[in-house]
Amino acid sequence: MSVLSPAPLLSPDSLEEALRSIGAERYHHLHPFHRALHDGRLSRGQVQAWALNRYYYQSRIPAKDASLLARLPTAELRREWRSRLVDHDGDAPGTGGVARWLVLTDGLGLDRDYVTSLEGLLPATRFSVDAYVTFVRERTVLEAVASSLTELFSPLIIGERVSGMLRHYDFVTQETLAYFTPRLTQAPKDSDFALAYVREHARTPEQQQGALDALRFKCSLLWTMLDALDYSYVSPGRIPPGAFRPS
Ligand SMILES: O=C(O)c1cc(C(=O)O)c2c(n1)C(=O)C(=O)c1cc(C(=O)O)[nH]c1-2
Repeated sequence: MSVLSPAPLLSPDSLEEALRSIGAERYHHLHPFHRALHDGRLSRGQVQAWALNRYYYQSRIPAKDASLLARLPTAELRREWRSRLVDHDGDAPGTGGVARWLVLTDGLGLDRDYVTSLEGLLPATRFSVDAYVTFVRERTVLEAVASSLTELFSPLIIGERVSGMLRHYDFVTQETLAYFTPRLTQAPKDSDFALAYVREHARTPEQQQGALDALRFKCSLLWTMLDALDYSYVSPGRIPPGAFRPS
């Protein structure tokens, strides 16, 4: 939006269209590292680096959802949002999305204690994920909910990823990628709710721009994480000190 002309008030349908076009232009399905991952152009060590770094994202998602849950004003909203905590943390040890992500890192041959120690993370992964948790904690509830709307676009990329990785990598199995199967139903349920919330609660031009900016912010941080993987693991000799080194 130009700084010279004030933003117009959009209808809920136009707002949704603007949100969807941000995803079409900026979501991480377009990133060269994802294209390489899904097309089978990465080595096992590069796939390990992706899974190890992405573990930090997965592990902080419940923390960001818990901070948002605490600020939601009604039982109805909190009931809806708390299902995300169960999806990620499970309701018993060894269940939930974070535990399933560790099945993926196990399947790729990474040591679990090393993954969960976070010692091998890229600096940019840490900063990006922490920026997401801080954003959700500090911005309005509307902006926080809007920042989760990248999930509108994740089923598409998950479908491409699972079929591409199974086809191209002999070190990847259906069991290793089991993390993604429940996401295909969880993500649409979560993003339908978040989208309905944003359509209803973004009632002024400023609130609508805040929601659009929150989604742009989220696309940027997902993009940054892949930039860092691309820079560090695709060109030789660029792994930062202390970060994971494929053997
Ligand atoms: O595989 C992916 O590309 C992808 C993307 C995203 C996303 O768009 O943020 C999420 C996930 N996966 C995911 O598994 C997940 O649990 C998740 C939670 C959230 C969120 O912002 O609350 N995004 C995502």
